[in-house]
Amino acid sequence: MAPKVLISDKLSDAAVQIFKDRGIDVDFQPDLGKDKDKLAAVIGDYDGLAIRSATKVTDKILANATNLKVIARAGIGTDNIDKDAASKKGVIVMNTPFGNMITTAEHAIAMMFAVARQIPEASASTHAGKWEKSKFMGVELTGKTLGVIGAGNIGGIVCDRARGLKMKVAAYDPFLSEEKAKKMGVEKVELDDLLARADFITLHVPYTDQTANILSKEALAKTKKGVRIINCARGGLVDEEALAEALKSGHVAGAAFDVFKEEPATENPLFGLPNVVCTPHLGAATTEAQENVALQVAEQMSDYLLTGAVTNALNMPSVTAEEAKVMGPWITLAGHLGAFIGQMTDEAVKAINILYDGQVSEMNLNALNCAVVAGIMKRANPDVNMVSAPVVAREKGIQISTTNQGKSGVFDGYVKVTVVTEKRERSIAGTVFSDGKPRFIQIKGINIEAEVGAHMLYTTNDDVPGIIGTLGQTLGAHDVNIANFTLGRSTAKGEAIALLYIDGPLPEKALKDLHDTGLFKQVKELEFEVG
Ligand SMILES: NC(=O)c1ccc[n+]([C@@H]2O[C@H](COP(=O)([O-])OP(=O)(O)OC[C@H]3O[C@@H](n4cnc5c(N)ncnc54)[C@H](O)[C@@H]3O)[C@@H](O)[C@H]2O)c1
Ligand SMILES: O=C(O)[C@H](O)COP(=O)(O)O
Repeated sequence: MAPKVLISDKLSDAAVQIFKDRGIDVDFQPDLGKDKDKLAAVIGDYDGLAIRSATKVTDKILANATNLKVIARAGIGTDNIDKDAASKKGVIVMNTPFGNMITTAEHAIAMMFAVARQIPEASASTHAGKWEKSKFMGVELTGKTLGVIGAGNIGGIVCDRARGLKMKVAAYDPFLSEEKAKKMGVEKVELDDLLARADFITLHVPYTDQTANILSKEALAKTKKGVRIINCARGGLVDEEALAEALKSGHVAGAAFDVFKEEPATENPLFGLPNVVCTPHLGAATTEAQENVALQVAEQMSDYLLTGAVTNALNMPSVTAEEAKVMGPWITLAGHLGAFIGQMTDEAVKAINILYDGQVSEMNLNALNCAVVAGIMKRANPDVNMVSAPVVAREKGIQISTTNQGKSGVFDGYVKVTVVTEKRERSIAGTVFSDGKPRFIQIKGINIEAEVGAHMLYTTNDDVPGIIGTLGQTLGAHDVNIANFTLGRSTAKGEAIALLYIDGPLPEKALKDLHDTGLFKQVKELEFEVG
């Protein structure tokens, strides 16, 4: 059945066409996102949800999203998505980090000009036939200092355009290196320095715990008298009440805001104040940007739903379509290795160590790690997948470490997983043969070569005669057919293992009969998700 996608915000028609062309069922309901009850009622039908900023994807919506695999934001900010809840549920969250960056940077520059020359008020006055030529005295931008808070994709473009306007640019961004700042032709400064020196301040940071209220009452008090402040990033970065006071007192000469603490904003402390320019979250509102983000979202979602390729995800490592093809069998193997150990382990896991050898060590290890961890966690929580597994592991305090090494043995590459618990360490290794099928190649240091089946039986015993006969006879007596029988032993330890691929589940009585022979140290039925 074709995957089903819901578009619950206003998105260019181009997205709808792409979904159709790629064979995806698409429901375009651009106003649904504003009605959270209706959205919650229908979300269970969909594999994908495409949104902008109007749809709020809360934990309540996610609780009903029983089939949802991907949420894609046609734009940059994902603060309208409960990403923790999505990750825990195993839903990938994607955005389109580059599609509207130029457009938004241009809006910030336009807002800076508008507030420097009071263009909106002058325009309204002229429309009213007042011709107030002496009322609207402005300031030049040339030679002025622009303080940029957040010099990422949009902030970086703003810096570039401001330099073109012959402004001096000072940037505050703890994650900006001196080298990059030099290349951009901007001065990297501390926040207090920026506040003290800037004639214009523009914000381009995401809304996080660290950036919330970054221009607080105290920070505003440190700004230069006559400063003008532009916010085209996110509401809540600036204390709107304190800014309104600073505007009224004349300390701040003007403000240009595209984003507000409460949106849609129908009331705000800044509304109605002189020399405050406001737009209704129009930063990304150009035909070019909307076309870009719509196309990207539809392609990214279709790729993921149809091929497993992951692009621009915030809670999952990227995997290209090519990688998805090459890595597919290795991801399956990684899941099986995890599932084997997960089913063998009854006590709390403390650490997971994963060794990548040979060809596989050059692949996208993040994605493989997620598959191993998901395989292990599934035993305790069947809903865990590659997206949610690392979150669940982190919550449980499980340490995950990886080692990669060049080809060291007879296989072109292999993966070995070791799980450490309070009581013991357990390990299993596997590889992918040239037929694209995963094989288990080592269990607790004992070499074997076992195909993976949906139903398997694992036994350990002293290395003595009679085991194969007992296994064959007991399973035969319970009408269980053996598809594949693999043995291995450690002569040093006098220990042997058997891994049997059987045609169906093992009756409880068969397990009991095997136990009752007294020949086996361990008898464990295992299940694997095989395609
Ligand atoms: N108004 C609009 O319509 C509109 C459109 C697009 C994007 N946005 C918003 O613009 C903002 C920036 O987007 P972007 O694409 O440039 O993001 P980005 O991730 O490329 O850049 C953000 C920058 O902020 C920096 N940063 C993070 N924490 C910081 C902190 N505590 N102090 C200082 N700097 C910090 C990061 O190092 C990064 O360089 C986002 O909030 C986004 O949602 C708004
Ligand atoms: O983060 C973004 O991309 C902007 O805030 C744009 O939001 P919008 O797509 O809802 O206009």
